[in-house]
Amino acid sequence: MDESVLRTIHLTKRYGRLTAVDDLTLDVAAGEVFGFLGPNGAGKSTTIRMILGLARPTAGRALIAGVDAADVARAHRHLAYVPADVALWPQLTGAEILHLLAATGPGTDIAYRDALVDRFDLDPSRPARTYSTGNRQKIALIAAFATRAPLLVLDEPTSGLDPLMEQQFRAAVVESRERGQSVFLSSHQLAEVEAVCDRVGILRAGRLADVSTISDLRGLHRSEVTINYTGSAPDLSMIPGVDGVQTTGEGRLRFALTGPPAPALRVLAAADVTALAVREPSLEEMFLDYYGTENGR
Ligand SMILES: Nc1ncnc2c1ncn2[C@@H]1O[C@H](COP(=O)(O)OP(=O)(O)OP(=O)(O)O)[C@@H](O)[C@H]1O
Repeated sequence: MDESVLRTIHLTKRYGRLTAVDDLTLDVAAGEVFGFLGPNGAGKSTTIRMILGLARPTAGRALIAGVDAADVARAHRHLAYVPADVALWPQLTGAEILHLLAATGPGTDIAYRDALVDRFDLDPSRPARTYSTGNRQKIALIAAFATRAPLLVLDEPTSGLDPLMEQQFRAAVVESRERGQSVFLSSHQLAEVEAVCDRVGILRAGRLADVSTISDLRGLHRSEVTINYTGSAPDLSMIPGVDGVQTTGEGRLRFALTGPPAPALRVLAAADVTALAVREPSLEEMFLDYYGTENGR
């Protein structure tokens, strides 16, 4: 029996001369939560479309629980999908849609689904045309989490959810993992990915730049510090944890800081600093900074 719930093997998609996904090989094990990241245009959606059998690979293939993704009827018995932009049948109520999705999907735990309706604070009696973006997303998430499909494919699933619902989402991901389901999650939110993913892969220009564990990822963490000063510039050149010092204007400089800030703060304390700003880079910036500075494509 194949241990991988999702496997892509040299998966490639070309549109004319553009290679949208280039020789992508990855494995997601049973019970693993895998974060899939990359800048706009990197090829995330194209990859997900091939995993779902919505786009045909130019070369290579994707396997869902050992079934070729191109065999849509069999492959979809093993997966549930939440798109970034959820479209629902406007005349049906939330409850009717949940019933329909349970009847057509890969098998649903009805009691757990009803518990999720409460936890996500959804009113299922309303017609879907009255639902906000966030409520439509909740319906799709509840339907997916309540399946017993071995693979959940979630494409930017929390963009419309408020912070309380984001917590419910994270709890549901943890419960899925505890049941042994795998989650393939495309996300732009550092906190979300750090909270729920076991491993993270980043795609750049269609290629997998790297796959890291979350603890490796934390090791990449660096803050960008900008200071304004009067008088002579603080000398940060030999300070541990300080990197890439740049003068960005008259009496203004910027540097990257990794690890404990105390050595840098001691130097700054001795200078006449008039303003200080610390910016946390996004997860993608961190990766791109680490793996090279070109754009995604
Ligand atoms: N049907 C298509 N025909 C031609 N080019 C396409 C097609 N679909 C996608 N592309 C191109 O393939 C590349 C990858 O696009 P894709 O939508 O997969 O990126 P993405 O990582 O999902 O980006 P985003 O985060 O913006 O959604 C882009 O350059 C895009 O323009």
